[in-house]
Amino acid sequence: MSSLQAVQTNRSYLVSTFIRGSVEKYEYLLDHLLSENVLSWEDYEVVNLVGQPLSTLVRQLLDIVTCKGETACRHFVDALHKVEDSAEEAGICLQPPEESSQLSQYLQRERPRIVKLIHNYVNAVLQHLLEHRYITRNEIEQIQLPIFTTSQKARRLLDLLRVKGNEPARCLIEFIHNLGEGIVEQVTDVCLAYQTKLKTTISAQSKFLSTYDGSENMCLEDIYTQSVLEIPENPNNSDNMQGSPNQDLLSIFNAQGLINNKADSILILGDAGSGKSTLLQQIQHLWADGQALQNFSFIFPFTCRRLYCITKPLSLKALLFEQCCWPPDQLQDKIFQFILDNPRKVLITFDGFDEFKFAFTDDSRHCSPTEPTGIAGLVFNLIQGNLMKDCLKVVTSRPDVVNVSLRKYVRKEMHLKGFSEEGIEFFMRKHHSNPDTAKDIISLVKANSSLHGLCNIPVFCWIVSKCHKQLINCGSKTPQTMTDMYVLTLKHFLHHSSTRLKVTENVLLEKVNSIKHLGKLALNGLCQGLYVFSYHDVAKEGITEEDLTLGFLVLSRNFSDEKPVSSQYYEFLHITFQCFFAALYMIMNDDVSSASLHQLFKWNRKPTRESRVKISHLCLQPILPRQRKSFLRNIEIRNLQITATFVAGLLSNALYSNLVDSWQPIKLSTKCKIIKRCLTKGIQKHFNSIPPALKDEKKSMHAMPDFVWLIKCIYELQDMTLSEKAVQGLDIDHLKMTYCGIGPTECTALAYVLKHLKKPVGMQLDHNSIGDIGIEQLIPCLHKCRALYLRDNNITDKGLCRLMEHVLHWPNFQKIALFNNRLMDECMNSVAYVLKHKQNFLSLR
Ligand SMILES: Nc1ncnc2c1ncn2[C@@H]1O[C@H](COP(=O)(O)OP(=O)(O)OP(=O)(O)O)[C@@H](O)[C@H]1O
Repeated sequence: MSSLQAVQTNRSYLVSTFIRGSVEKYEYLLDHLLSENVLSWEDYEVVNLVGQPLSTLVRQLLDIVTCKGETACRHFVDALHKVEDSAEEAGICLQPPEESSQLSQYLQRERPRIVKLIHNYVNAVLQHLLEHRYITRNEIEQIQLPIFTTSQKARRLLDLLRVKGNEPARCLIEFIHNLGEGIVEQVTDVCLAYQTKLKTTISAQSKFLSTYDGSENMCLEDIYTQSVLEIPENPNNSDNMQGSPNQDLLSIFNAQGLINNKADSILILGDAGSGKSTLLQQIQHLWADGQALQNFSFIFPFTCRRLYCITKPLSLKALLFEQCCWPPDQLQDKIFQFILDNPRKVLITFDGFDEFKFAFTDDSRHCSPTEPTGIAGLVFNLIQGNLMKDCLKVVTSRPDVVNVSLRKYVRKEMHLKGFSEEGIEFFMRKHHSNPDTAKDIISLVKANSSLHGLCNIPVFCWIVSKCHKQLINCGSKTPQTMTDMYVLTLKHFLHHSSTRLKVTENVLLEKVNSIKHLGKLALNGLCQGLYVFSYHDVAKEGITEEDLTLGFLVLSRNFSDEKPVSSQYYEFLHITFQCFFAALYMIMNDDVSSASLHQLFKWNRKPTRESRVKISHLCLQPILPRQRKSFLRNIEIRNLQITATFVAGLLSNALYSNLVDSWQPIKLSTKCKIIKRCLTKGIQKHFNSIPPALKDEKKSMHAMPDFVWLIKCIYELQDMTLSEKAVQGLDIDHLKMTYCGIGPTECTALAYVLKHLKKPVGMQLDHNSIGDIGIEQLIPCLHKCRALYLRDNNITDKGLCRLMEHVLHWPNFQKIALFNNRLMDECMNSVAYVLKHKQNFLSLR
């Protein structure tokens, strides 16, 4: 029987089969007939008329095909088989003709496949064509009418492109190609709508930095400055034994420096204020604005400060949707399934792991994405990859909370080291639209060595930039210490909050009550591991509206959203400000006992990670003086150290008299004595731990990071006699300070103290982040050096040339080691000059 006869004899069967079947099947048949040129476009319009019953359309189709004769009927029968053959795959690999004049025809020829390929991505295709101006918004609206199914939308798009010619066809073919190559995201339209919502949410959240909220309207985009990001030296690194400085933000995601390619968690470590949160914010911003990282379909950002407060058990699904962005109820399952099926397309970020005060453990396994469990278990299993294996997680933290068990799951580790010299200038120029102001601040910073050292830490750079007017007015008395800077900021904020006050008036006295209220809240919070305060807690501590307007307590972006005032949560502008206010409170209040001060400087304490406080129970107890000693034991070690550094700094000569004038605390001089004694004792304890030298070996001391912290406290005190006394008992030949987290700020303090060393030593400073600015800071003490080891310190030609200028004048200086820095040819002349002219120089490595 011929095909024509077959179609004619089976006409009623065919009609009833199609009527019982779906419209989709019928339209898919039409796609095949169009692609085989069985139907012309005029025919197609007749058999695809919107609003006609399917039975009528099928009959008209059969009439047309049979009228066209045997060949048409044969194609028709073939097409019927193809429609029935559900196994037919819409392979994503298209092979378009090279001749561009045939691309439009090619779309028609491949119509059935293309419809299948794009029907889940119509939104994305339309956006792509819109961006390339091949389609208008009006046309998109017509295609996107809600009466059409996704396949019908795809067909309507192809119908439209047919009349638009070959270039739009090329654009579509390119899109499909990129889809196949993974260059554009394979996100279905259901997920695309959710992605858009998530992007909008994240874009709004990441637009402003918390330190700029309220007072300034400065977008992250306008101020973001690239920080120094390093891959540390690690013998387990596949390709990077030596470490690698100055990585750009996107390098976080590349394969360089992998420690364990089976793990999914990338660890970014940095000190307080080094810019960890800002870095994550920038990642989120770039993604949400479509500027980078588009290989991720979804980014789920979490702050550990917020996660730590979740007390009820929750599932992975609830974590992602409830805590980040809620999808429409009916689509939840589909979207979640997409997330589970495509873990590589998802990025999860955990900011501030140090604030997630559960000690990391891999004891309990939780693999079910839908079963609820405690927040610690959920986060730990995500990091281990028991949940969402292959999904990248970026975890930021201050350095010392990372334990050995966690390290097993680290894919890559990077260290954030603050701003480079160029970074500081770049930041100042971005912060100040007036180029003259920026220039003045840059000159001021460059002219003041300690200020320059401090500015390497972004949060200090922000302070300098913000308080530049005061700084410029300081004249020769520019701030030397970190505490000076915070006092300057305090005065700046106090002056700005009150238009009544003249710059000359004693603003500290005027606002003494506000400072007390904030200080009490800050200290209470630190003692209980609290960084977020409910409106009631704030009110309970006696904080008034006026205190709030000072701007140190800001609405917590993690908790507040658009809630009424009584449900708002507050946090300090930055954790360092909380520490600063706690220190102020300890200094200005006479009820703070000597025992508490001893506790503050007890330098060999182990970090504590217990004492969990839930946000729901966030109720600050007034701390009685006699309790405070034990309360201080609960302060997170890093915060305790920062607070102690401020306490020492507030007792420096310059600030001491200022505080006495303003607040007249009776016990200040006693406190000062106690602190000086604590510091000298602490240093001596370090010295006492030095083992006696072995026969024929040099006597050597290996300093721990706490030693550097004590030195920093001594520097903050700005007491030359104390610093002399601190090292007078140090009888060693070699001082080893490797891996002590020494940056430019620490270099300033080291130089202040070590210049009093009695005899020349070998100073080993390998594996820190000294950089060119740090070299500058160290110069005042380097004449005490016999040998200087600076391996792996991110030093460039500029820094080394500066050092070499001085070396000739230091009679004791004989050796230097410089492996693994960023040295090129430019420093060679200076080095050669030293080698030629310094007769007693022994070794250059
Ligand atoms: N890359 C940057 N560009 C511009 N400003 C920055 C940058 N990094 C940090 N800052 C400034 O420093 C402030 C503190 O930075 P951030 O909160 O990111 O530090 P952090 O390392 O997360 O600190 P902590 O560990 O204490 O939470 C920011 O609010 C911003 O003002």
